[in-house]
Amino acid sequence: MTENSSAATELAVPTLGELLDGAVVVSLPMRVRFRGITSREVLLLRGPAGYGEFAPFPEYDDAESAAWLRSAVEAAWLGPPTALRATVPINATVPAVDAARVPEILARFPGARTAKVKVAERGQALADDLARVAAVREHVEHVRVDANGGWTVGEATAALAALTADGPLQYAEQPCATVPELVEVRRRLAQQAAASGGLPVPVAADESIRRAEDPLRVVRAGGADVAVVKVAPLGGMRALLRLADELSRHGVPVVVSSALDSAVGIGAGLAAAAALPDSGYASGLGTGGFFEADVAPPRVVTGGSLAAAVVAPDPERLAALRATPERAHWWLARLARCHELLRTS
Ligand SMILES: O=C(O)CCC(=O)C1=CC=C[C@@H](O)[C@@H]1C(=O)O
Ligand SMILES: [Mg+2]
Repeated sequence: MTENSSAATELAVPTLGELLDGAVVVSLPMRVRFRGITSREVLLLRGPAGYGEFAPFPEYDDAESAAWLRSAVEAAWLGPPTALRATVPINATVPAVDAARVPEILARFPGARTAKVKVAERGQALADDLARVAAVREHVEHVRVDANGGWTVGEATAALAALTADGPLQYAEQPCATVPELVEVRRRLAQQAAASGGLPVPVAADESIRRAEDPLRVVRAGGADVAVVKVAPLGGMRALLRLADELSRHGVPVVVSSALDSAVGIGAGLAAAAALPDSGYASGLGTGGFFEADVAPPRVVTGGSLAAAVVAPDPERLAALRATPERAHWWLARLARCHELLRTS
């Protein structure tokens, strides 16, 4: 284990009073619907090493959310691990928008050579995905898709055959919901590729890692070629680095991505990505542009990369973005419950 990945295990859990001192809840309006939401609520913590972000999605239970709190505490009480790189290449993220909106979305990621396109959106048809991916291919060299587990095994193999008719896919992220389905999709894709003499579409796991009790299970089972890893759900930057270490022993590269984080959480993602050698895959950390307003000035994408720097929120922005008292109360109660779980675990 490296020095970078061992320190978090020694981090003591602060008291609830320490967490509450400087805690602020904000609601960030979004430019485009993503993950079914149009505003993103985030609780920020302030500690001796900086700021941390506690923002498990509202439907996550306390046990799952406690990992997000561990991550926020690490950022604010311990700070980032040692960086190996100053900048991190990012991918453009294309929500399940109409194909006509693709150029406008891609324009927010200047210089990005990779795009991740959302597919299998509920209420849409494969034709919508085909049109969106075709529109992206006109502008970007490497294209990946993310189905968020929305396909059955049969739908996944059929959709991926159609989506690769006019060009390759870098990978298909979480084509199906469960680990056995991912294993089966990989098997069928390999079979189809062998029959046609081509290469199978690689499969990436996201939810099967982010929401799993054992994030390595999907890889041990043979369900993933690539691992999408996110700082907060994994319990912090150093936990992510530890997992990346184990995954590399299985020959599986990681793609550090955002959990629709504010500028503070993106800072932790960038720090984790910068503490890893370049895997050759762009990171999914360019989602700051989805917000109409953020807690710090927007990061600038230059040549398809972001500087790997953490930021402090701007007090005026925090004041302007404050959540309603009712929502703040809900978040602070959740913080207290998750703190109790961390303290007693
Ligand atoms: O990976 C990216 O390009 C951006 C991050 C991203 O797509 C996501 C962030 C947060 C929640 C998820 O639904 C979504 C994902 O599934 O990867
Ligand atoms: Mg995903």
